[in-house]
Amino acid sequence: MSQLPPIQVGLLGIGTVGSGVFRVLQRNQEEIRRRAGRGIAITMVADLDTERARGIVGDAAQVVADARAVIANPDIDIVVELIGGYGIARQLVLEAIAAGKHVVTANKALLAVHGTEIFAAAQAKGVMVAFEAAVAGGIPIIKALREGLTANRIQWVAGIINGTTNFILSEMRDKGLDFDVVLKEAQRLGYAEADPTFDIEGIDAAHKATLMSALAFGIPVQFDKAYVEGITKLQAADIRYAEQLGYRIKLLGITKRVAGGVELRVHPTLVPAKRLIANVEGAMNAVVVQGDAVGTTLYYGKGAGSEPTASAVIADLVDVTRLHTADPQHRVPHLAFQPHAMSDLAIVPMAQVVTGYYLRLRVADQAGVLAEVTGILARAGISIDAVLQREADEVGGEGSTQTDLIILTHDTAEGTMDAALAAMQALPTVLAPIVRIRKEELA
Ligand SMILES: NC(=O)c1ccc[n+]([C@@H]2O[C@H](COP(=O)([O-])OP(=O)(O)OC[C@H]3O[C@@H](n4cnc5c(N)ncnc54)[C@H](O)[C@@H]3O)[C@@H](O)[C@H]2O)c1
Ligand SMILES: N[C@@H](CCO)C(=O)O
Ligand code: NA
Repeated sequence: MSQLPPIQVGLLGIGTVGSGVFRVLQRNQEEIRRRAGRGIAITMVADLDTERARGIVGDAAQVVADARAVIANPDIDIVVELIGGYGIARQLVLEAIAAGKHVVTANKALLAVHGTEIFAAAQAKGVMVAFEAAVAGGIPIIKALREGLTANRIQWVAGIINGTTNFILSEMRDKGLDFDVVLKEAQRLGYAEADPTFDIEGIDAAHKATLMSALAFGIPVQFDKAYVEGITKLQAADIRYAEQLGYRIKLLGITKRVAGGVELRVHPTLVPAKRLIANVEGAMNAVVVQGDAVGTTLYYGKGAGSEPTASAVIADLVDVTRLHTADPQHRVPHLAFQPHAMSDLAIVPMAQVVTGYYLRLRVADQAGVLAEVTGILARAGISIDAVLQREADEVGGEGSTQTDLIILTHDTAEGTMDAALAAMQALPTVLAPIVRIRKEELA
């Protein structure tokens, strides 16, 4: 074992994740030292709430309110950013890089939106920016995409990458709990983002999918091109009908190589109930990666929470410690592909995205309606996989004059489906906005 003194780390923000990092690093310090080749010591912590920070670190590290004091400390080699958001966090990360510090962050929002600027700055300065905790928390999915799967031409990546929404969908389905009640519980457990609309509107998942698209296909991070749809408009009836058809509804982040470029999208998705990923419950995350050589691989585990996320942050600290003295040219590239070898594959517009569909139409319970609807689909060249019609009584009570028509379609382009949906919506016998949920077989 080398006689190098511990590498010194400065922590910016010691909330849910930061406190986990501090705790796990203390608890497992000997094990971690044996792996890293030298000790890793948090010697300075910045948090606006210095009293709470001191309560966590005691005498083990210097606590300050001003994050810039950490960046200015010449003894610190690695800065860990665990504040969150793209405001002050962006400035601090860029300042840390400019000061020659390596950066470890869990901040997917920051990297998905400002990654191009941050990785270029790090490249120019010869420092590392590591972000395993930013996607699927404790699951080593960044490592898998960046290192474990480098032999492959990756075809697609699809994942449950937001614990809060998966927790909400699971609890609503299993316990019949209300959306708001479950969201509050996810916040209490420390899963939710500071602004939980990032979770429920699919934005957090889109940040993570954006990072995975860059790593899988060697393209720049392009969050602004992602299609984003959350779970707030999902209705309990659709979760139930999907089950009856052999599917589960999951909020998936999907990025896929297609003829015209790369798909990048987040939306509620029907997945066959028999797939492993369809059975991922609660706050758990899972990511499926399809590579041409390896086939399908699945990564499963805790995507949020204090210590699971800390596990990923500390793994990055070990990597950075090991590579700190290596020639920058021989380090693992930030986004898996060498910076001069990035691709300009375009993110394709949603109109060109091809998926199956689940449609639910609230219709008048009278003869000929089904024929009208299927006629529109047939004329658009959309082929039907399954049709389910609920009894009027089940939908509107005894004597109801309305019924639900549920249709599963085979693969069709979104633009074609949009036009057919508009035509169906215009029928006088269609009584409410049509529900449309995309479907992926993930085979
Ligand atoms: N909580 C999770 O499960 C989880 C999982 C993966 C990634 N993340 C990401 O990790 C980051 C941190 O999340 P968290 O849940 O620990 O947040 P948190 O709100 O619990 O902690 C943030 C901490 O930063 C401090 N802070 C705020 N502004 C500061 C400033 N200007 N200077 C110094 N300290 C400041 C706050 O006082 C707080 O202690 C975010 O980017 C989040 O998206 C969180
Ligand atoms: N809010 C995120 C935290 C982990 O990134 C989630 O619920 O998955
Ligand atoms: Na991870």
